[in-house]
Amino acid sequence: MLHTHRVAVLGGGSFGTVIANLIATNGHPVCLWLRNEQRVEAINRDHENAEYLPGYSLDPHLCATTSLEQAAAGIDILFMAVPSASFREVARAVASLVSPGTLLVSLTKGVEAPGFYLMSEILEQELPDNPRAVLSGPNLAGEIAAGNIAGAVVASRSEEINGTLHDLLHGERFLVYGSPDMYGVELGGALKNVYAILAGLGAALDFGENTTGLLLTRALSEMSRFAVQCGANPMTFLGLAGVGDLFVTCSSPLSRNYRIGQAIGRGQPLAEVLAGMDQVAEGINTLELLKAQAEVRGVHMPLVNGLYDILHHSRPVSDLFNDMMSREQAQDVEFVAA
Ligand SMILES: NC(=O)C1=CN([C@@H]2O[C@H](COP(=O)(O)OP(=O)(O)OC[C@H]3O[C@@H](n4cnc5c(N)ncnc54)[C@H](O)[C@@H]3O)[C@@H](O)[C@H]2O)C=CC1
Ligand SMILES: O=C(CO)COP(=O)(O)O
Repeated sequence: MLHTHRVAVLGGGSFGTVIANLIATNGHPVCLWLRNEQRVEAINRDHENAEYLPGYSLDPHLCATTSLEQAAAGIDILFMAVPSASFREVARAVASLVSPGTLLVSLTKGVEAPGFYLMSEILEQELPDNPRAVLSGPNLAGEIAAGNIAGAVVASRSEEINGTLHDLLHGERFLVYGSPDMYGVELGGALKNVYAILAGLGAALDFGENTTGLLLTRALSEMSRFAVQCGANPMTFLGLAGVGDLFVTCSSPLSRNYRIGQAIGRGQPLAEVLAGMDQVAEGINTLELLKAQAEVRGVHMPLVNGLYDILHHSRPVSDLFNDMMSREQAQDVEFVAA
């Protein structure tokens, strides 16, 4: 190991815990911040976050605390792993506790309303002097905890930062790639949650593999069309944060967004499904914001509009396919080099 970093991870849910543990396993001292006193005691005593990841052993380099001051003291890298709805509040609370050199990394895959801000933009607004990066990709926390090999992409405007994060996180079972397109990587992670709901719905309704293939490909097209409008590079969507994460969350019941879609496909009302969730699923909120933002920006997103109508206006699922072809740009691949 070249250099030992001091790291804090804010948010002790499933993903914050897994990322904190990967870093600790690589030999860096990590402080995991969460609000629940009993859970902190249990993590420090049993080296397990039994609420979220039962049976997953945590490295002794990882300690937990409820004190934000203690978590932030003397760190050079800070990861944010709280849901998007709490992101600004937590960023604001930690802003006066970190030095301007501390690297901030968002793990959160969501969008803030109003303003359609991504998490890196919130970091820029709340801690303007600090360097920023994001991590995204096909990273179901439960699978990483089970020891399955996974890959992620770290994105920032600096190759040096990407290299630092690579060295911090990379291991035999966690492969880390880099990208300069922070905004595109972040958008990929946030937008795919919406299509995971649609895929879960399709699975419950036995759409079949051809239909699933169609929807996944059109989802990718729609995502990148939107992202290009926001200034991202469409090629980023061929990478781990695009195709990789879309494929995973659109095929696995381990994805909470996919499970929401499955439940709705089986006839459960949306409000009842949401009331039964004890973990965050960002897609429902993102769907609403994305639909509004696509209208403002004039981006054609038939899957987003169709899913919104199915969930909120009880429209029949068959309408989705009619809408896809009624006004669709008929081009299969839109961003082909001339
Ligand atoms: N679980 C997964 O497989 C992955 C999740 N993500 C993303 O990571 C983010 C966090 O997700 P998870 O860890 O899975 O969620 P989770 O539901 O497992 O945990 C979220 C944690 O944040 C805490 N929290 C909520 N509001 C807070 C606040 N105001 N202050 C402090 N803590 C607060 C909750 O108590 C909970 O412990 C989400 O944006 C998600 O999309 C990204 C990749 C994989
Ligand atoms: O982003 C994820 C995997 O990459 C997790 O997806 P869910 O939030 O739908 O569980």
